[in-house]
Amino acid sequence: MQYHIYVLSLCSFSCRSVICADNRFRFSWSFAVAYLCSNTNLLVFVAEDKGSSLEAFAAETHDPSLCWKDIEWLRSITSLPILIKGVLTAEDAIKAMEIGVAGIVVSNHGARQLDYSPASITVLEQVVRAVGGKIPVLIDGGVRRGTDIFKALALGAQAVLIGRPILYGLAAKGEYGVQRVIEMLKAELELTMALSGCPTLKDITRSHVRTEQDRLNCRL
Ligand SMILES: Cc1cc2nc3c(=O)[nH]c(=O)nc-3n(C[C@H](O)[C@H](O)[C@H](O)COP(=O)(O)O)c2cc1C
Repeated sequence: MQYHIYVLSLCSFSCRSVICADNRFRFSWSFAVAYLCSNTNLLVFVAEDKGSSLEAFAAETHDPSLCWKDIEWLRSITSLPILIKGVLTAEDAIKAMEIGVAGIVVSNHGARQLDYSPASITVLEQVVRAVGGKIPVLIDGGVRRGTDIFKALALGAQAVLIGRPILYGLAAKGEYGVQRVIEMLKAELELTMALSGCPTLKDITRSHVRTEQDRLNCRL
């Protein structure tokens, strides 16, 4: 039996049991299907459905007064570990640690929010260095092959998260497609490890990869 962690988006409508149990948006299952088909459908539906509190919730989610203190509050109401996602700088990583998060996810949210934000792999190392092994650092964004996972681990990530490849597998072949994507990535990682002389994950070290910065340093 293999276990995989599914990270549900705050605005996700895909997990029926969770949504139905909570149903803060007060929508029917067909509404959820409409969302999965197209964003435009969602907007049309919201405009028509006076009963939905989606807009209010979205406004709350993007509250400009949100700040680090809110993470402290979140910590005060739960004993669950809190991981903060979207960290791209050493400064934010240090702040997150000071506030007491259990882990960091280096991410630019799939490069969908802000043009010219750095690719997460390019800032991973500075975040790892700032964290200094005190809490786990995970990464997502652009992981498409086993070699990408290998690079992330070599640069100090504890694990990677996968976004769109899973969705593509799901769209192509449903549950089997998702399973295949995970199997393929795992097989590619194992092959990369074998060809790099790494029998275990612990054997993957910083010296196995060369970054742009390394190349520049060579020229100095
Ligand atoms: C359709 C879609 C919706 C997303 N919604 C959110 C979101 O609500 N919150 C969030 O933090 N990230 C969101 N993301 C970003 C993912 O959580 C994740 O960071 C990203 O997809 C990982 O990169 P990858 O798709 O290249 O693997 C979304 C990504 C996609 C493709």
